[in-house]
Amino acid sequence: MTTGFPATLPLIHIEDFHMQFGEKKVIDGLSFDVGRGETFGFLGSNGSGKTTTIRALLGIYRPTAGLLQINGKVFSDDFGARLGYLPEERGLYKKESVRDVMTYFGRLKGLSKNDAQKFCREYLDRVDLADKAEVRVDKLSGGEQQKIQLGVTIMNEPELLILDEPTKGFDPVNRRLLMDIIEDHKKAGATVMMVTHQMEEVERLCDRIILLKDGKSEAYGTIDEVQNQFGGRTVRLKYSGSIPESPRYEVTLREHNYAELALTGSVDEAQVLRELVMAGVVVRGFVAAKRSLDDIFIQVYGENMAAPVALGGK
Ligand SMILES: Nc1ncnc2c1ncn2[C@@H]1O[C@H](COP(=O)(O)OP(=O)(O)OP(=O)(O)O)[C@@H](O)[C@H]1O
Repeated sequence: MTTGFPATLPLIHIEDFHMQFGEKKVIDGLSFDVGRGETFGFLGSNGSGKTTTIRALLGIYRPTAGLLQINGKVFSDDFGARLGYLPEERGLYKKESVRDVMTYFGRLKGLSKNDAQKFCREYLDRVDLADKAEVRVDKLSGGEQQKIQLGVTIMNEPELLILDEPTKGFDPVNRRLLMDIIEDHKKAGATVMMVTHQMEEVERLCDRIILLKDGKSEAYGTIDEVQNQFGGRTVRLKYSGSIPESPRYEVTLREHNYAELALTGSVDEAQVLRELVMAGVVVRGFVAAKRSLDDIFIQVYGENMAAPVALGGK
Protein backbone atom coordinates (compact mmCIF):
# COMPACT_ATOMS: atom_id res chain seq x y z
CA MET A 1 0.00 0.00 0.00
CA THR A 2 1.79 3.18 -1.07
CA THR A 3 0.72 6.71 -0.37
CA GLY A 4 3.26 8.64 -2.38
CA PHE A 5 4.09 10.70 0.70
CA PRO A 6 7.36 10.50 2.60
CA ALA A 7 7.19 7.74 5.20
CA THR A 8 8.10 10.24 7.90
CA LEU A 9 4.96 12.32 7.43
CA PRO A 10 2.31 11.08 9.85
CA LEU A 11 -0.95 10.02 8.25
CA ILE A 12 -2.93 11.85 10.94
CA HIS A 13 -1.64 15.05 12.48
CA ILE A 14 -3.56 16.91 15.18
CA GLU A 15 -2.07 20.04 16.65
CA ASP A 16 -3.41 22.26 19.41
CA PHE A 17 -7.00 21.25 18.73
CA HIS A 18 -9.68 23.08 20.71
CA MET A 19 -13.40 22.39 20.58
CA GLN A 20 -16.10 24.24 22.37
CA PHE A 21 -19.87 23.78 22.17
CA GLY A 22 -21.38 27.03 23.42
CA GLU A 23 -19.80 27.60 26.82
CA LYS A 24 -18.72 23.99 27.12
CA LYS A 25 -15.06 23.31 26.46
CA VAL A 26 -14.73 19.71 25.28
CA ILE A 27 -11.21 19.63 23.80
CA ASP A 28 -8.48 21.80 25.23
CA GLY A 29 -5.27 21.92 23.21
CA LEU A 30 -5.00 18.32 22.05
CA SER A 31 -2.03 17.29 19.88
CA PHE A 32 -1.05 13.87 18.58
CA ASP A 33 0.07 12.03 15.46
CA VAL A 34 -0.79 8.66 13.99
CA GLY A 35 1.99 7.20 11.87
CA ARG A 36 1.50 5.29 8.64
CA GLY A 37 0.82 1.62 9.18
CA GLU A 38 0.31 2.15 12.87
CA THR A 39 -2.63 0.89 14.93
CA PHE A 40 -3.46 3.65 17.31
CA GLY A 41 -5.74 3.35 20.34
CA PHE A 42 -7.80 6.43 21.11
CA LEU A 43 -8.85 5.95 24.71
CA GLY A 44 -10.72 7.90 27.31
CA SER A 45 -13.69 7.81 29.62
CA ASN A 46 -17.22 8.37 28.35
CA GLY A 47 -17.75 11.93 27.21
CA SER A 48 -14.04 12.77 27.10
CA GLY A 49 -14.22 13.92 23.47
CA LYS A 50 -13.07 11.00 21.33
CA THR A 51 -15.97 11.04 18.89
CA THR A 52 -15.81 14.84 18.76
CA THR A 53 -12.14 14.64 17.73
CA ILE A 54 -12.89 12.10 15.00
CA ARG A 55 -15.76 14.22 13.71
CA ALA A 56 -13.53 17.30 13.58
CA LEU A 57 -10.80 15.29 11.86
CA LEU A 58 -13.30 14.19 9.20
CA GLY A 59 -14.71 17.67 8.67
CA ILE A 60 -18.09 16.88 10.26
CA TYR A 61 -17.40 19.48 12.97
CA ARG A 62 -15.49 22.70 12.44
CA PRO A 63 -12.80 22.94 15.14
CA THR A 64 -12.88 25.99 17.41
CA ALA A 65 -9.09 26.18 16.87
CA GLY A 66 -6.20 24.01 15.80
CA LEU A 67 -4.97 21.92 12.92
CA LEU A 68 -6.41 18.52 12.02
CA GLN A 69 -4.88 16.84 8.99
CA ILE A 70 -5.00 13.56 7.16
CA ASN A 71 -2.15 12.90 4.76
CA GLY A 72 -0.83 16.42 5.18
CA LYS A 73 -4.13 18.14 4.41
CA VAL A 74 -7.41 19.07 6.03
CA PHE A 75 -9.73 16.15 5.23
CA SER A 76 -11.47 16.42 1.91
CA ASP A 77 -13.32 14.06 -0.40
CA ASP A 78 -10.17 13.24 -2.34
CA PHE A 79 -9.06 11.08 0.57
CA GLY A 80 -12.58 9.67 1.02
CA ALA A 81 -12.05 6.64 -1.21
CA ARG A 82 -9.05 5.59 0.87
CA LEU A 83 -10.86 5.96 4.18
CA GLY A 84 -13.02 3.43 6.02
CA TYR A 85 -14.98 5.06 8.83
CA LEU A 86 -17.10 3.09 11.27
CA PRO A 87 -19.05 5.75 13.17
CA GLU A 88 -20.26 5.41 16.73
CA GLU A 89 -23.85 5.62 15.60
CA ARG A 90 -24.51 2.69 13.32
CA GLY A 91 -26.94 2.78 10.44
CA LEU A 92 -27.65 0.78 7.31
CA TYR A 93 -30.56 0.57 4.89
CA LYS A 94 -32.68 -1.69 6.98
CA LYS A 95 -35.34 -2.77 4.52
CA GLU A 96 -32.94 -4.21 1.95
CA SER A 97 -31.27 -7.60 2.02
CA VAL A 98 -27.76 -7.95 3.40
CA ARG A 99 -26.40 -8.77 -0.05
CA ASP A 100 -28.10 -5.78 -1.71
CA VAL A 101 -26.85 -3.37 0.97
CA MET A 102 -23.29 -4.66 0.76
CA THR A 103 -23.32 -4.61 -3.03
CA TYR A 104 -24.68 -1.06 -3.01
CA PHE A 105 -21.97 0.21 -0.68
CA GLY A 106 -19.32 -1.71 -2.59
CA ARG A 107 -20.41 0.04 -5.80
CA LEU A 108 -20.36 3.42 -4.00
CA LYS A 109 -16.80 2.68 -2.92
CA GLY A 110 -15.75 1.98 -6.48
CA LEU A 111 -15.90 -1.83 -6.57
CA SER A 112 -17.39 -3.61 -9.58
CA LYS A 113 -20.65 -5.45 -8.93
CA ASN A 114 -18.81 -8.78 -9.20
CA ASP A 115 -16.09 -7.75 -6.76
CA ALA A 116 -18.65 -6.37 -4.30
CA GLN A 117 -20.63 -9.61 -4.41
CA LYS A 118 -17.48 -11.70 -4.08
CA PHE A 119 -16.42 -9.70 -1.02
CA CYS A 120 -19.93 -10.07 0.38
CA ARG A 121 -19.86 -13.90 0.02
CA GLU A 122 -16.41 -14.26 1.53
CA TYR A 123 -17.03 -11.81 4.35
CA LEU A 124 -20.39 -13.32 5.35
CA ASP A 125 -18.73 -16.70 5.39
CA ARG A 126 -15.97 -15.44 7.66
CA VAL A 127 -18.31 -13.76 10.14
CA ASP A 128 -20.61 -16.75 10.22
CA LEU A 129 -23.52 -15.05 8.44
CA ALA A 130 -23.40 -16.96 5.14
CA ASP A 131 -27.03 -18.01 5.57
CA LYS A 132 -28.20 -14.40 6.06
CA ALA A 133 -27.30 -12.96 2.64
CA GLU A 134 -30.94 -12.76 1.53
CA VAL A 135 -32.30 -11.63 4.90
CA ARG A 136 -33.45 -8.04 5.39
CA VAL A 137 -31.02 -6.04 7.52
CA ASP A 138 -33.73 -5.17 10.07
CA LYS A 139 -34.31 -8.87 10.71
CA LEU A 140 -30.74 -9.30 11.96
CA SER A 141 -29.69 -8.99 15.59
CA GLY A 142 -27.83 -5.85 16.68
CA GLY A 143 -24.50 -7.68 16.69
CA GLU A 144 -25.17 -9.15 13.24
CA GLN A 145 -25.96 -5.70 11.88
CA GLN A 146 -22.71 -4.41 13.34
CA LYS A 147 -20.80 -7.16 11.58
CA ILE A 148 -22.35 -6.07 8.30
CA GLN A 149 -21.43 -2.47 9.02
CA LEU A 150 -17.82 -3.39 9.70
CA GLY A 151 -17.82 -5.36 6.43
CA VAL A 152 -19.09 -2.31 4.56
CA THR A 153 -16.37 -0.20 6.20
CA ILE A 154 -13.49 -2.43 5.13
CA MET A 155 -14.72 -3.70 1.77
CA ASN A 156 -12.55 -1.41 -0.37
CA GLU A 157 -9.45 -2.22 1.71
CA PRO A 158 -9.02 1.34 2.97
CA GLU A 159 -5.60 2.80 3.61
CA LEU A 160 -6.95 4.43 6.79
CA LEU A 161 -9.52 2.82 9.06
CA ILE A 162 -11.16 4.97 11.72
CA LEU A 163 -13.20 2.72 13.96
CA ASP A 164 -15.34 4.10 16.77
CA GLU A 165 -15.78 1.20 19.21
CA PRO A 166 -15.79 -1.53 16.55
CA THR A 167 -16.47 -4.39 18.97
CA LYS A 168 -18.98 -2.64 21.23
CA GLY A 169 -21.65 -5.05 22.37
CA PHE A 170 -20.04 -8.22 21.03
CA ASP A 171 -19.61 -11.43 22.97
CA PRO A 172 -15.99 -12.55 23.50
CA VAL A 173 -16.00 -15.04 20.61
CA ASN A 174 -17.26 -12.51 18.11
CA ARG A 175 -14.98 -9.82 19.55
CA ARG A 176 -11.99 -12.03 18.80
CA LEU A 177 -13.31 -12.63 15.30
CA LEU A 178 -13.61 -8.90 14.67
CA MET A 179 -10.15 -8.30 16.11
CA ASP A 180 -8.79 -10.92 13.70
CA ILE A 181 -10.35 -9.01 10.82
CA ILE A 182 -8.91 -5.69 12.01
CA GLU A 183 -5.53 -7.34 12.54
CA ASP A 184 -5.55 -8.65 8.96
CA HIS A 185 -5.93 -5.08 7.70
CA LYS A 186 -3.16 -3.92 10.00
CA LYS A 187 -0.89 -6.67 8.63
CA ALA A 188 -1.78 -5.62 5.09
CA GLY A 189 -0.38 -2.17 5.93
CA ALA A 190 -3.52 -0.17 6.79
CA THR A 191 -3.33 2.59 9.38
CA VAL A 192 -5.95 2.04 12.05
CA MET A 193 -7.21 4.56 14.56
CA MET A 194 -9.66 2.98 16.93
CA VAL A 195 -11.69 4.08 19.90
CA THR A 196 -12.03 1.26 22.36
CA HIS A 197 -12.69 0.59 26.01
CA GLN A 198 -11.40 -2.98 25.78
CA MET A 199 -7.88 -3.48 27.11
CA GLU A 200 -7.66 -6.85 25.42
CA GLU A 201 -7.91 -5.05 22.09
CA VAL A 202 -5.43 -2.40 23.07
CA GLU A 203 -2.83 -4.91 24.18
CA ARG A 204 -3.31 -7.14 21.17
CA LEU A 205 -3.64 -4.57 18.40
CA CYS A 206 -2.35 -1.13 19.33
CA ASP A 207 1.18 0.08 18.67
CA ARG A 208 0.58 3.35 20.50
CA ILE A 209 -2.22 4.91 22.50
CA ILE A 210 -3.45 8.21 23.79
CA LEU A 211 -5.50 8.63 26.95
CA LEU A 212 -7.85 11.55 26.81
CA LYS A 213 -9.05 13.24 29.98
CA ASP A 214 -10.90 16.55 30.28
CA GLY A 215 -10.07 17.35 26.68
CA LYS A 216 -6.32 16.92 27.17
CA SER A 217 -3.83 14.14 26.68
CA GLU A 218 -3.11 12.37 29.95
CA ALA A 219 -0.71 9.85 28.43
CA TYR A 220 0.59 9.27 24.92
CA GLY A 221 3.01 6.71 23.56
CA THR A 222 3.59 2.98 23.25
CA ILE A 223 1.97 0.77 25.84
CA ASP A 224 5.40 0.31 27.44
CA GLU A 225 5.95 4.06 27.58
CA VAL A 226 2.55 4.64 29.15
CA GLN A 227 3.17 1.87 31.68
CA ASN A 228 6.54 3.41 32.52
CA GLN A 229 5.01 6.86 32.83
CA PHE A 230 2.60 5.55 35.46
CA GLY A 231 5.04 4.05 37.85
CA GLY A 232 6.48 1.25 35.79
CA ARG A 233 6.61 -1.97 37.70
CA THR A 234 5.05 -3.64 40.68
CA VAL A 235 6.17 -6.60 42.73
CA ARG A 236 3.61 -9.13 43.97
CA LEU A 237 4.89 -10.64 47.14
CA LYS A 238 3.83 -13.65 49.22
CA TYR A 239 5.60 -13.39 52.52
CA SER A 240 5.63 -13.57 56.25
CA GLY A 241 7.26 -11.08 58.56
CA SER A 242 7.22 -7.32 58.39
CA ILE A 243 8.01 -5.34 55.23
CA PRO A 244 10.38 -2.49 56.04
CA GLU A 245 9.92 1.02 54.68
CA SER A 246 12.22 1.78 51.77
CA PRO A 247 12.81 4.57 49.26
CA ARG A 248 12.98 1.82 46.62
CA TYR A 249 9.25 0.98 46.77
CA GLU A 250 5.89 1.92 48.14
CA VAL A 251 3.59 -0.70 49.59
CA THR A 252 0.34 -0.20 47.64
CA LEU A 253 -1.53 -3.23 48.96
CA ARG A 254 -1.05 -5.22 52.14
CA GLU A 255 -3.23 -8.21 52.93
CA HIS A 256 -2.63 -11.30 55.01
CA ASN A 257 0.74 -12.68 53.79
CA TYR A 258 0.35 -10.84 50.46
CA ALA A 259 1.55 -7.40 49.40
CA GLU A 260 2.06 -5.34 46.28
CA LEU A 261 4.98 -2.95 46.04
CA ALA A 262 5.18 -0.15 43.47
CA LEU A 263 8.85 0.15 42.54
CA THR A 264 10.42 3.59 42.43
CA GLY A 265 11.93 4.70 39.11
CA SER A 266 14.33 2.17 37.64
CA VAL A 267 14.98 0.27 40.87
CA ASP A 268 16.25 -3.27 40.29
CA GLU A 269 13.83 -5.98 41.49
CA ALA A 270 16.72 -8.18 42.65
CA GLN A 271 17.90 -5.40 44.93
CA VAL A 272 14.42 -5.16 46.46
CA LEU A 273 14.35 -8.91 46.98
CA ARG A 274 17.75 -8.80 48.69
CA GLU A 275 16.64 -5.94 50.91
CA LEU A 276 13.52 -7.81 52.00
CA VAL A 277 15.45 -10.98 52.80
CA MET A 278 18.13 -9.01 54.68
CA ALA A 279 15.36 -7.41 56.76
CA GLY A 280 14.20 -10.87 57.81
CA VAL A 281 11.12 -11.11 55.55
CA VAL A 282 10.42 -14.73 54.58
CA VAL A 283 9.71 -14.48 50.85
CA ARG A 284 7.48 -17.29 49.55
CA GLY A 285 6.64 -15.73 46.20
CA PHE A 286 8.08 -12.77 44.31
CA VAL A 287 6.75 -11.72 40.89
CA ALA A 288 7.78 -8.49 39.20
CA ALA A 289 5.40 -7.18 36.54
CA LYS A 290 4.47 -4.04 34.70
CA ARG A 291 1.40 -2.27 35.96
CA SER A 292 -1.65 -3.34 34.00
CA LEU A 293 -3.37 -0.83 31.75
CA ASP A 294 -6.53 -1.44 33.77
CA ASP A 295 -4.74 -0.19 36.89
CA ILE A 296 -3.45 2.83 35.06
CA PHE A 297 -6.90 3.68 33.75
CA ILE A 298 -8.46 3.41 37.15
CA GLN A 299 -5.78 5.75 38.48
CA VAL A 300 -6.30 8.25 35.66
CA TYR A 301 -10.08 8.26 35.69
CA GLY A 302 -10.58 7.86 39.41
CA GLU A 303 -11.68 4.91 41.45
CA ASN A 304 -15.09 6.38 42.10
CA MET A 305 -16.28 6.15 38.54
CA ALA A 306 -16.85 3.02 36.52
CA ALA A 307 -13.58 1.97 34.95
CA PRO A 308 -13.62 3.00 31.30
CA VAL A 309 -12.22 -0.37 30.35
CA ALA A 310 -13.32 -3.92 30.81
CA LEU A 311 -11.30 -5.76 33.38
CA GLY A 312 -9.27 -8.70 32.30
CA GLY A 313 -6.23 -7.02 30.77
CA LYS A 314 -2.76 -8.35 31.50
N1 LIG B 1 -22.87 18.62 18.74
C1 LIG B 1 -22.66 18.75 20.05
N2 LIG B 1 -23.23 19.78 20.75
C2 LIG B 1 -23.01 19.92 22.07
N3 LIG B 1 -22.24 19.10 22.82
C3 LIG B 1 -21.67 18.07 22.18
C4 LIG B 1 -21.83 17.84 20.77
N4 LIG B 1 -21.11 16.74 20.42
C5 LIG B 1 -20.54 16.30 21.58
N5 LIG B 1 -20.87 17.11 22.62
C6 LIG B 1 -20.40 16.96 24.01
O1 LIG B 1 -19.00 16.78 23.99
C7 LIG B 1 -18.61 15.88 25.01
C8 LIG B 1 -17.75 14.80 24.40
O2 LIG B 1 -18.58 13.94 23.62
P1 LIG B 1 -17.98 12.77 22.74
O3 LIG B 1 -19.12 12.08 22.08
O4 LIG B 1 -16.90 13.30 21.88
O5 LIG B 1 -17.33 11.82 23.85
P2 LIG B 1 -16.69 10.38 23.72
O6 LIG B 1 -15.34 10.46 24.34
O7 LIG B 1 -16.76 9.90 22.31
O8 LIG B 1 -17.65 9.52 24.65
P3 LIG B 1 -18.15 7.98 24.64
O9 LIG B 1 -16.99 7.13 25.07
O10 LIG B 1 -19.25 8.00 25.65
O11 LIG B 1 -18.63 7.69 23.24
C9 LIG B 1 -19.88 15.36 25.66
O12 LIG B 1 -20.10 16.06 26.86
C10 LIG B 1 -20.96 15.70 24.64
O13 LIG B 1 -22.18 15.94 25.27
